[in-house]
Amino acid sequence: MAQYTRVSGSVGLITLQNPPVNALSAAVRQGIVDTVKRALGDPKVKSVVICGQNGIFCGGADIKEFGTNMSGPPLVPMIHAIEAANKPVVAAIEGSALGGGLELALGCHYRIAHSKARLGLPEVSLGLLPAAGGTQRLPRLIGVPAALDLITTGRHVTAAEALQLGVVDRVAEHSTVDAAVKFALSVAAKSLDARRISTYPCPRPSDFDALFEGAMQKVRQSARGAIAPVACVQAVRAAATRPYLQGMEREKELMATLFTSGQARALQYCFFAQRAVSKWNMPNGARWDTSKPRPVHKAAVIGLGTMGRGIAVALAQTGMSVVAVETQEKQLMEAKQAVSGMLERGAKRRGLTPAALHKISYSHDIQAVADVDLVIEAVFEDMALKKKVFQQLSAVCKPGTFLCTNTSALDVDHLASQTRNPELVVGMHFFAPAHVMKLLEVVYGPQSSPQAVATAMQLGKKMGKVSVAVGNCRGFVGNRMLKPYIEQAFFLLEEGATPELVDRALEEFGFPMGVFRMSDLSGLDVGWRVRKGDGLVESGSASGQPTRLREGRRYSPLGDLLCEQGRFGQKTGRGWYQYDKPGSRVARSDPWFHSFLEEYRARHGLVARRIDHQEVLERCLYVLINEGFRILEDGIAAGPEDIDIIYVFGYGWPRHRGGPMFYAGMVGLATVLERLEHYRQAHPDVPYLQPCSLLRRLVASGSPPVHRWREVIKKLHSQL
Ligand SMILES: CCCCCCCCCCCCC[C@H](O)CC(=O)SCCNC(=O)CCNC(=O)[C@H](O)C(C)(C)COP(=O)(O)OP(=O)(O)OC[C@H]1O[C@@H](n2cnc3c(N)ncnc32)[C@H](O)[C@@H]1OP(=O)(O)O
Ligand SMILES: NC(=O)c1ccc[n+]([C@@H]2O[C@H](COP(=O)([O-])OP(=O)(O)OC[C@H]3O[C@@H](n4cnc5c(N)ncnc54)[C@H](O)[C@@H]3O)[C@@H](O)[C@H]2O)c1
Repeated sequence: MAQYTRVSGSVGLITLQNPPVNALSAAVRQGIVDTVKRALGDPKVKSVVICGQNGIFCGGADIKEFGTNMSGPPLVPMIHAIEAANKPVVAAIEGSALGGGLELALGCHYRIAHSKARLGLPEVSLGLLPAAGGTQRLPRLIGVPAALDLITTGRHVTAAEALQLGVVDRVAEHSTVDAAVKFALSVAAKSLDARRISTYPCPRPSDFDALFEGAMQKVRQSARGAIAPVACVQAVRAAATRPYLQGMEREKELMATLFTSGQARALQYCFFAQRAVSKWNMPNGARWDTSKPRPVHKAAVIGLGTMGRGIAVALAQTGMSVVAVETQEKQLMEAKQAVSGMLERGAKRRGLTPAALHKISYSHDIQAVADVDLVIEAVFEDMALKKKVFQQLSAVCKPGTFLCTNTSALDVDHLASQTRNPELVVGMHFFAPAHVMKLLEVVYGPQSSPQAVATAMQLGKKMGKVSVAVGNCRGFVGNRMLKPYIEQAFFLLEEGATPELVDRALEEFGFPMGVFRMSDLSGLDVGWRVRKGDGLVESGSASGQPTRLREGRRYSPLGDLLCEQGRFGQKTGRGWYQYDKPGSRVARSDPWFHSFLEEYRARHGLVARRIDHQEVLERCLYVLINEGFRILEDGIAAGPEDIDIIYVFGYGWPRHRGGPMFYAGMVGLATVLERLEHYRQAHPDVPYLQPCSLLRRLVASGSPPVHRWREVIKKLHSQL
């Protein structure tokens, strides 16, 4: 919808109306077509201003309409008609002008933006390209290098940067609409010949070939198999090499390929899934919209190791006061330096002074947290130690303080039971490095109050995290699913694969790192300690041959054997790979490991066979997905979106593949089921390969699309 009024006597004011972001739905497009016609046909109107309702210009095409029968006037001729108008049209940009919204503004003859506005062409992050003339007009307006940057990254720019680049003509400090109306009056009689961007020649940079080759190389390297960034470069190249109308044809052709690709579906699914997870609900009926968070003005972190330091930084960057407690003198000194460094670098990147530095106070003494609103414990992963810390916190903190743990896998309920007020306890599971990684799992137990969950979720948001509320179980969602994935990778080595082969398959799939490189990075000793705690580790050196079965289940002691040799990964310079020196990051194939693996296979009578990428992907990914279905069945995650967002933001799952559960739907649930059954037959001693009953049920009910799984899960739960 678009509202039309005449203001200041001769300015036709068109206001886009489609809350919350004035997306260009069919009705809005129709409204624009009708109101522009009316303004141009009204002899009293000498110029036109287009703005958006509620302080936002336009969030672009209506993504919800994609995939439906898209009716209504198409965007390209609509924008063309505005540009061709014989009366000046001014875009008054408040809030955001994104995607089709910015393309609409580029069709106007002038653009005035509020100083707080953000502009961009983020289509690439939805698996698309700006297909309403954006790839053809922007390079003509601001030049090829700047247009390539904005279109291939999808980044949003501030009004100040937009002015500097030449995207907008003016920046307004106060009412943008008033400024635009005033401006429209002043240009009413001016010629529009030089204001139609589509008529501009596209500036051809002198280093044309090198520029496009460089841009293509850059997107191919960073895209990890995503096709939209490549198409964006191709479309901008067309702007630089073809006349406008032919460029538009190329834009349309490339868009058609992207629009119907699975990648665009996956990325658009991620867009909505990311928003859906903020609308959390708990099995007891507590919900995001009925649970009020409590404000957190002062927070504490206990333990300033790897995680505590990053958490302290992320908390301080929100502007709140932080108390950081560490018992080891040396650790405390190192932490102070590390935290200051992180804050200084962060502020420098954003062109700010590190004000957050003064927000942190350090102490050896847990008594220092007496007056905080919320505590995040990040001491060693040791239940006895954490229990003691929670008992102390419960005694020291003022009444009502929320007590959170950053444990990776320990029982949050058990920790809650150590306190006087278990309803105030939740898990806040950050990912390393905690000030960088976007994911936060908020773990609730049966006793956690809705207010505690709401407060942790809100704090996560304030810290810039994508927070997902999940139930309590060993490893929560992310690490629980990782266990069978890593286990399969170990088994594949026993059967004939190498770390290089497994990692290549996973990296070609789109993970930034394969499982072995990742394991070397995070430290092999982490899993070793957990397996020791679970009583799974037998000393290999004593017998020379630790067994490969634990209580009837297949077990691979390969990781334990490496740890026994002090091979903990990057930090020791040796792991599944070798490194130039401890701490170095470049993984090189290790001949020692290859002969060790051959000897290991020989000792256990294992005959290596040829393993291809397909098998690596099927075994590692389908077993992880199967565990995802179990998590849904157990009610630990409320829906597939929660799992997918956890994997995309916390575990490097390629976003253009939508997350593991979405991917399962794309592959076909029946195929996933069939392959799991196949591998289960071949490996009857691997229980994780046993397809879970929710997967079977979904297949039996015709493999519904992912957005309908919740109904099946609900039915399943109601029958239990
Ligand atoms: C054979 C076939 C051939 C096919 C050829 C097809 C040709 C089709 C021609 C198309 C022409 C292309 C036009 C254009 O180039 C394409 C686009 O414009 S794509 C859209 C680009 N825009 C974006 O990516 C912006 C997305 N939105 C945001 O970034 C943010 O929402 C915001 C605008 C910055 C606001 O942020 P917040 O204030 O934080 O609010 P939320 O993010 O929580 O959003 C609130 C609410 O709004 C919903 N929403 C946001 N944007 C859109 C949108 N563009 N469409 C629909 N809905 C949108 C969002 O989902 C939230 O709702 P909720 O999910 O919570 O219900
Ligand atoms: N490292 C990761 O990648 C990662 C990721 C997510 C979660 N976690 C979890 O975060 C927690 C911390 O892990 P980490 O890797 O930061 O550990 P770490 O070993 O680097 O740091 C732990 C710190 O806690 C301190 N500490 C111990 N007892 C203390 C006490 N009573 N009071 C104050 N400080 C105390 C230690 O001196 C040490 O500095 C663990 O529960 C871990 O499972 C770790």
